[in-house]
Amino acid sequence: MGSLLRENELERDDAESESNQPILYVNGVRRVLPDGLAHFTLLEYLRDTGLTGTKLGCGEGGCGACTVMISYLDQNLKKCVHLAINACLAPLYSVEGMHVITVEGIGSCRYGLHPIQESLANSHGSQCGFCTPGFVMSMYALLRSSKNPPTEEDIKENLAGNLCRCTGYRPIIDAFRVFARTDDALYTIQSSGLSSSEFVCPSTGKPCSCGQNIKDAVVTTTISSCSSDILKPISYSDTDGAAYTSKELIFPPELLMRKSTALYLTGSNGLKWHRPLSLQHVFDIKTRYPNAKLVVGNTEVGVETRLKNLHYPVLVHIAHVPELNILNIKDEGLEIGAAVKLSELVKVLKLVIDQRAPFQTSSCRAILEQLKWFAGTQIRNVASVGGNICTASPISDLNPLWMAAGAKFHISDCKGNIRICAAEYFFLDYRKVDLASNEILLFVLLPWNSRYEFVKAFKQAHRRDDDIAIVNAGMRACLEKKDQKWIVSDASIVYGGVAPYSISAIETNKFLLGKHWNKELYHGSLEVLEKDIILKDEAPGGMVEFRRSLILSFFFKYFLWVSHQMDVFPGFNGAVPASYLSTIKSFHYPSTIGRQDYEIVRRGTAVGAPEVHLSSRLQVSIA
Ligand SMILES: NC(=O)c1ccc[n+]([C@@H]2O[C@H](COP(=O)([O-])OP(=O)(O)OC[C@H]3O[C@@H](n4cnc5c(N)ncnc54)[C@H](O)[C@@H]3O)[C@@H](O)[C@H]2O)c1
Ligand code: HPA
Repeated sequence: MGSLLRENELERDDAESESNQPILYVNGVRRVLPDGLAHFTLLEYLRDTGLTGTKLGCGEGGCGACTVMISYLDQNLKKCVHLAINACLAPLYSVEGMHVITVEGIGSCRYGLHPIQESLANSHGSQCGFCTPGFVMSMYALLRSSKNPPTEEDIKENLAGNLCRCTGYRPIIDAFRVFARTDDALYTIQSSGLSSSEFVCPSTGKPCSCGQNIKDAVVTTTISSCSSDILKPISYSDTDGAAYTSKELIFPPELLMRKSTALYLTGSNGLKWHRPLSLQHVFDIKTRYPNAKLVVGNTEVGVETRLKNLHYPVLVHIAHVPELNILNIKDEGLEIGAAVKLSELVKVLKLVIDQRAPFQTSSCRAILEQLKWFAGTQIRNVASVGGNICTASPISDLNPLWMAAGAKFHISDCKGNIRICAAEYFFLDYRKVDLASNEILLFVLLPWNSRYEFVKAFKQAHRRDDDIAIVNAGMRACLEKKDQKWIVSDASIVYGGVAPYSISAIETNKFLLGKHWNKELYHGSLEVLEKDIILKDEAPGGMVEFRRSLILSFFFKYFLWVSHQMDVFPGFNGAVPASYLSTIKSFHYPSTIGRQDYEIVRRGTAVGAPEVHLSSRLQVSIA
């Protein structure tokens, strides 16, 4: 039987909480969490209790086979949130007081499949079945957390953290497309903006002759492929996505009523797990255990302990500390609490971008763009702003941007003394930051931009989605008009993936100051940059020639992008030739449609025919 243990010295909550036991709901069933399992991940717990639909794949949040949905009452938003997470990295006690839904909880062969499962099975969307529950649960969490049907792009973006190595993505996307708000306009002649003689091929997204013989007949009908003789819906799933209803497992009323309490639990090897609910409590624990490890999403600490054999005897889960979850819109900028999750950051960035003058949010837009390519949804749903900063990974996607954008880190010691460190000076060496053992990061202040200030992010990885950068960068330049010329009044060019930590191109920044923004500036900057950021031939990470060229080509793109932004202002003479514009376009996934044509030559009853295989219904539900 589990119990909520307390250390006498740290006791602070009222007597009411004493009666609380640590609990968890799994698929609608209440479970008491025993003490002694602080070393357990949620995945280990689920599988030990017989829920083996959730799989262990990579064990580091990269493949999505372990995806489950958690629901909890967000104290800030005062509403219930539903999030897909990687159970392989989630410490068991991090989901105390939450509802966990696994693939077994949404439908079964015996009692009926969920429409997501039904659609995936019918679309030939599973082969070996290993990754299948993860895909199902990512899609399920998306639908449960969307007020309106998601777009196809939302669906694809949402699946970035799920890998499939045998079925292929086409049937999976076909299966899920039925739940999307599809853009019929893309496939119609009238609304394409092209003349009626031009037809947009749904396969390539370009004008094409494949629609010639249907263009008179089709106005709003969707077509399936270049083979214009067949008019079919795009999806090959017969499941009616519109019939998706809200007959779902409800959020347990007990969890709505329950008051969250601080936790102290233990695990094997002397492990202590603390869940403080106030900043003062965090300071108390840190004072008592100066080497205590703070944890939010555990997406770095989890990898260190599980795959690199590091042992942290005292873990302090600070995800629910209100003071570390602030999101304040201030006159000088946006204050972002260190424990704010990246998916929350996305929401607030979208909000301020909508609300404020566009020039003020150049940094916000750059961070938002970079977050799109930062890991998968499951990681972004738990990984925190502070966790990413303090990990100080050499390929951190955000640290070059905080530095370039002039962010200020607010840091507190355990006595409550606060100091401010500019992001630019925070990163000292490989995974070493300017933070004493009695200090923690409280929040980040991201300043608004001034009128002619331009911030942009860059990232090159092996694949766009869910991959670590080979080289990334954050760049900012501020221009002002002097004597009819646009002159650089401030600049910050920062790179990741080129040194043991994110570094500023200090000489390039100096060179840019006071220069006229024109081609000479560009050529001069490249010469300085080449000597400023030096990658030795034997630099760790390899691909040295490629990385060197990325350093320069990112600056090339930045130069063109700023020039293009400036083109609307009077007196700017550096218009970017139209043929260069593709260089600076943001990437968006095109709407893709796949089609497979089979020659059906039946041999016997099933061979040769595209029958749904017999295991598919089991694979999508595992029950
Ligand atoms: N596993 C993956 O697939 C993946 C992908 C992208 C990013 N990441 C990791 O995501 C992490 C983001 O956050 P997370 O919440 O999961 O990290 P986390 O909980 O694993 O903590 C990471 C580090 O940050 C420290 N830390 C966290 N908050 C702090 C604070 N307020 N003050 C001082 N130190 C603090 C922790 O002690 C720890 O050393 C990044 O560190 C990044 O490396 C992982
Ligand atoms: N982005 C992606 N993957 C990572 C990061 C990051 O910033 N840090 C550690 N792994």
